[in-house]
Amino acid sequence: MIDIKDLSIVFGSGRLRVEAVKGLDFHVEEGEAFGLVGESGSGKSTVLRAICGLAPIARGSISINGNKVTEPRGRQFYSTVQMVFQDPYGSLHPRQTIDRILSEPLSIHGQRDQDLRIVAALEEVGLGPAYRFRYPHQLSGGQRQRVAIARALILNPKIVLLDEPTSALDASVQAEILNLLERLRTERGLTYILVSHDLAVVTHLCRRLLVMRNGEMAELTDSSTLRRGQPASAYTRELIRATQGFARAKALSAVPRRICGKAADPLNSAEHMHSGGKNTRPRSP
Ligand SMILES: Nc1ncnc2c1ncn2[C@@H]1O[C@H](COP(=O)(O)OP(=O)(O)OP(=O)(O)O)[C@@H](O)[C@H]1O
Repeated sequence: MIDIKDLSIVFGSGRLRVEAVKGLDFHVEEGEAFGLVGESGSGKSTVLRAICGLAPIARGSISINGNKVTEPRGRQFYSTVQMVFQDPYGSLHPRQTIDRILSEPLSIHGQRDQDLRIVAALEEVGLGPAYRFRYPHQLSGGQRQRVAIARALILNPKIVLLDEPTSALDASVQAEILNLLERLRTERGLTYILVSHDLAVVTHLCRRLLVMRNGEMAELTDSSTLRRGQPASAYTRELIRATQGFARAKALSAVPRRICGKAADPLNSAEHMHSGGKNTRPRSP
């Protein structure tokens, strides 16, 4: 479904020139959750941004369903591909209600039945209608990320690009969001590319993954190989040691998947209990 060929991405010029991605090749099958991992600065987020048209492609190509993407990306592209960002505090407009945040993409794409779709989108991510007219600062971090996921899904995209979607969240909330993402992928047949520096998070969601180093592919591998601690490259073995990702992998997989169920009531969820029943992350708009 996604084909990346000989992709190079360059920022700046002269002494400020940075070749963030160098001749990268990979493909992602329809319905697959594919992981991009690597140390900080290895170029993971830049790949996602390039797919969305937010980073300049110096060489190579990106194809979606066999069609090479062109500049600028049009509405058709964004109704197929959506992105969820790392920071649920920064990615939602602080002065807009959740209702406004969710209605905006529908209005831009001229969609009808906005009321019904907003309520359904909130329900799908485990938030009841009571959340609809709140502001982002009135939600917990996990609830905000649920809203960001609802916004990404409200146009019924086929592909969702996830850039560190859980790294700003506490461990128990991370597991809930990962389980929610996994359920949505299965139910909707979505295709994901998940970027994370956390091997525990990537192996929780993805079967195949690409390890990046200095903008290049270090290794194409899979989760079970990593769990067995048998990656081919010394770099990946070092990455496992450095991140100690697999101590946490056990903790994540121990969290019951029921929490993310469709009927889940976040007010009774571990996330809410974790927050002591309050909105623990208020932040002034
Ligand atoms: N807009 C930009 N202008 C100049 N350099 C950039 C820009 N965006 C990214 N870079 C550089 O490109 C390289 C790759 O950055 P990128 O954010 O893709 O790394 P990453 O693997 O996602 O790291 P992290 O996990 O820390 O987010 C880095 O050296 C970074 O400084």
